[in-house]
Amino acid sequence: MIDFDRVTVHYADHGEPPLRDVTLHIPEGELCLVAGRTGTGKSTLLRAINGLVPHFTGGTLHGTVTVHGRDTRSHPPRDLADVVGIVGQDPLAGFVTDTVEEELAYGMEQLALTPATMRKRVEETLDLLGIADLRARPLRTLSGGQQQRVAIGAVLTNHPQVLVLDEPTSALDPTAAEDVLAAVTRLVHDLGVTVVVAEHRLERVVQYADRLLYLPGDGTVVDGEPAAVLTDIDLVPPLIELGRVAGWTPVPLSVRDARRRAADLRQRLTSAGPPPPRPAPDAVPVLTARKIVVRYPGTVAVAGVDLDVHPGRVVAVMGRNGSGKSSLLWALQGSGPRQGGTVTVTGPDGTADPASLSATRARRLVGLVPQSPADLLYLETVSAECGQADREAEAPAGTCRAMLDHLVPGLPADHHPRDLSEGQRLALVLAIQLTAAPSVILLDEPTRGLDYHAKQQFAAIVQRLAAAGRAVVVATHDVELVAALADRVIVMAQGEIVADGTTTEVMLSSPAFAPQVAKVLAPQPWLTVDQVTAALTRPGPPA
Ligand SMILES: Nc1ncnc2c1ncn2[C@@H]1O[C@H](COP(=O)(O)OP(=O)(O)OP(=O)(O)O)[C@@H](O)[C@H]1O
Ligand SMILES: Nc1ncnc2c1ncn2[C@@H]1O[C@H](COP(=O)(O)OP(=O)(O)OP(=O)(O)O)[C@@H](O)[C@H]1O
Repeated sequence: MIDFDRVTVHYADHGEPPLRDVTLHIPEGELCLVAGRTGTGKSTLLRAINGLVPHFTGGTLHGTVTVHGRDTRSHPPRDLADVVGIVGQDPLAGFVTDTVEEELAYGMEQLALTPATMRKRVEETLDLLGIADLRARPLRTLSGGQQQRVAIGAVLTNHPQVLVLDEPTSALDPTAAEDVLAAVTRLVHDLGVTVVVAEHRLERVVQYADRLLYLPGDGTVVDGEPAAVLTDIDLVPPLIELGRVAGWTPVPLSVRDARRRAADLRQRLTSAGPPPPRPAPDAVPVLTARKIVVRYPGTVAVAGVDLDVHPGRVVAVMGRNGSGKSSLLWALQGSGPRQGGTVTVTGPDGTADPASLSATRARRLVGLVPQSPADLLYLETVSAECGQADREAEAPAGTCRAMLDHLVPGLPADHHPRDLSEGQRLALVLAIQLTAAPSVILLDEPTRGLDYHAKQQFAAIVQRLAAAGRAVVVATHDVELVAALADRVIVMAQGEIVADGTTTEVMLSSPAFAPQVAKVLAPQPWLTVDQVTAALTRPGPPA
C-alpha cells in the first residue's frame, strides 16, 4: 500500500537529511508504529506519505514514494486526499472550519458525498469519540483533548484507506487513548485500512502494532516486528524495561503477557518488602484555594474546588478530557476566569491572591507553563527572551540564563525559539517562569511530544525544584510520569475533585490511572521500574 524506494529528504537549512536512502514497504491492512527520539524525522516520514513533504514543507525529496499506486511527486496532497487521511500534531492549526460538526463534515464535502451519507458518518463519529454533546461548539473553546478527538474524527469520517496519525494520543486521557486506538485497530482488522502512527508513549500503542519503524537518528529506518526491534533499542516503554530487569525473553508487549510471567518477580518483591513511603508534607500549605468556580457560557468547568498545596511537594492533577484541569490551573494562577472562590499564596513578601496583583508581582507567587509553551515565546532569540524575563522579574541580569543552563546546558544564545526542540523550548519557558522565583509552579501537560530521555530530564528538573522547597502542580494524562514524580494525585471529574490521596493510593485504586508496572504487579504496591530495581538490589536483612 505504501512504498518508499530509496527515499532521501533534505531540508534546505538543515544539514543532515532526516531520511537517507530509505526503502520500505508497508502492506495493506497493517498498523505500523513509528518511533524515535525528538527530531529524528518521524513527522517527515509521515508527511512524505501524503505528499506534504516536499510539496508543502519545502526541502527536496529524492527517490520515490508510492501510495496505492500513485507517485506522490506527481500527486500532491489534494490528489491523494481520497486515499490518505492525515492528522497532524497540532489539532488547532489543522482546523479549517469553526464548529465541531462543520469540521467533521468538511472532508466529506470535498469528496462530494451525499448529504445522507455525511449525516450518518458524522453521527457515528460523534458517538465513537464521545463528543456528541460538543457538536455545536466552536472549536477554539474546546479543551486540548477535545480538540484532538475532533481532529481524529474529521479524518475518520472520510473512510480513508490509509490513515496517518502523528502523536494522536498526546492530549488524550488514558481511557480516551485506549478507545481511539481500539477503534483504529478495528478499522485495520475489519476493513483492511493501513495505519501509520508516530507516538512517543509507546506503552499506549505497541500492543496494537504489526510493525515497528524505528528511527535511530542517522537518517536510516529500522523496520521489523515490534518485539524484535524493541529488544535492541534503549527507547522502550516501562513494561519492556521491567521485562529486562526481570530477565524475561522475549520481552513482553502487553500487560497480560507480563502478568503471566510475573509470579517469580512478585515472590522476590514480597520478600524484599514494600517500597519506602514518601515523606509526609509540611503542615502549612503555601497555596490555599476555596470554593473555586470557573464557568464558560453553557459549561461549568470548575465547580467549587477546595485545594491546599504544600511546599516541597509535587501534586498531579489527572482526569478525563474536559474535566476542568486547565481551567483550575489558570484560576489558581490568577489570569484565567474565576467566577467564585478565593486563592491565597504565600511568598517572601507575605500572602496574597495572585489575581489581585499586577502580572509582574503575581509571577513571584505563581508561575504557569501552559500546554503549548511556544505561546509564551515571541522574541527573536533565546537571549532576548532571557533578558526580558530578567527585567520583568526585576532580577539581576543573567538570572534567567543561569537558570536555563541549569536545566539544559549550552543552548546557543542567538537561536530562534522556533528552532528549538520541544524539550529545549519547555526548558526555556520553565527558566523564564523560574526567574521570578515563584513559590508555586503550575505545569499544564508538560510532557507532550517529549521522548523517554527528555521526560527523564524533565522529571529530574521538577524533583530538584521540589527539593528546593517549591510546590509543583502538574496537570497531565501521562500515568508513567505521575508514577515517577508525584507525591500526591488529585483526580477531577466534571469540575470537581473526586479523588485525592498519595500517588500509590490513587493509582492502585483505579485501573484507568494505573501505570504499567502496577498493572503487572497488582495488588502489590509497585509503580515504577526504578522502585522494582531498587528493591531487588537492596541488601537483604542479615541471615
Ligand atoms: N520544514 C522544515 N524546514 C527545515 N527543517 C525542518 C522542517 N521540518 C523538520 N525539519 C527538521 O528536520 C528534522 C526532523 O524533523 P521531524 O519533525 O520530522 O522530527 P520528529 O521525529 O517528528 O520530531 P518530534 O518527535 O519532535 O515530532 C528536525 O531536525 C527538524 O528541525
Ligand atoms: N472558552 C470556553 N468556552 C466554553 N467552554 C470552554 C471554554 N474553555 C473551556 N471550556 C470547557 O470547559 C471544560 C473544561 O475545560 P479544561 O480545558 O479545563 O479541561 P481539561 O481537564 O484541562 O481538559 P484536557 O484534558 O482535554 O486538556 C471543557 O468541557 C471545555 O470544553
